[in-house]
Amino acid sequence: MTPLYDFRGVHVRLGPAGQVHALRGIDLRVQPGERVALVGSNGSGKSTLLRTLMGLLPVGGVLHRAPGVRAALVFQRPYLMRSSALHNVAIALWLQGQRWAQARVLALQALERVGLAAYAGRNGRTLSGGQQQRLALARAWAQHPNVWLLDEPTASLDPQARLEVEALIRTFAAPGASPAQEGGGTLIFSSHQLGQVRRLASRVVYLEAGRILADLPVDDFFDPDVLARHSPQARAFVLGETP
Ligand SMILES: Nc1ncnc2c1ncn2[C@@H]1O[C@H](COP(=O)(O)OP(=O)(O)OP(=O)(O)O)[C@@H](O)[C@H]1O
Repeated sequence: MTPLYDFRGVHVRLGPAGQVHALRGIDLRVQPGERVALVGSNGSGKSTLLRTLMGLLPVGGVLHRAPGVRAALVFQRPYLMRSSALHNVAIALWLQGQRWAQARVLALQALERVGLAAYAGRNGRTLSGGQQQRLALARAWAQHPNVWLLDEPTASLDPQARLEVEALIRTFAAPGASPAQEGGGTLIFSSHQLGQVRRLASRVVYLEAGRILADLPVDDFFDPDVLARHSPQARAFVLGETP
């Protein structure tokens, strides 16, 4: 199978003078249908890797992206305009060339999809954190991505809202969830919640200081003996994080 992403020795430098070496030689292949969790401590490079996958940063190294990739990136605190939930979705579609009337119809469908139809007229910025995250997911879903790049999608949500958003993410990433997905959606997300990683991921990539130190199927990642053989640092991270 042709990978969606094939990164070899990818480097990213950030800051005005490129003084922050945020990614240091990333080798990563992602196949269609995978559900990849990016884990690691603050500043390890997870967000930078997601932005690199989205094509938002200048990079060094070899970076192949399959021609059919339609990626959507959703941030932890999504940017919402000070206008209705419906407008927040419709404008994104209009900017992509949809006629306004059609954009509004599709936006309403997307809000229905995430359970926010009743809030279509509400100012997006006055919605709760969980509702705002669902609105951001609706805006992305309306554009029919086949790759979901999610940066700590439930970081600031209470347990109930977190589970609701997780359920949505699961259905979005499922095979055939959108017309653009064909074989199945692909999910790449960062998270500090290891329970969520277990629930959503099929594979876990552990980053430290801009490097990948472990890249394992989820069951192996959470097996202390297997993980210790691959990366003592990753094992220490998991033990430190487990309540
Ligand atoms: N715009 C920027 N300019 C300079 N340095 C940056 C910029 N954005 C991030 N960095 C630095 O790049 C490194 C990687 O940051 P990144 O946000 O990718 O980490 P992260 O793993 O997502 O962290 P967190 O878990 O806190 O979200 C850090 O040292 C960070 O301080």
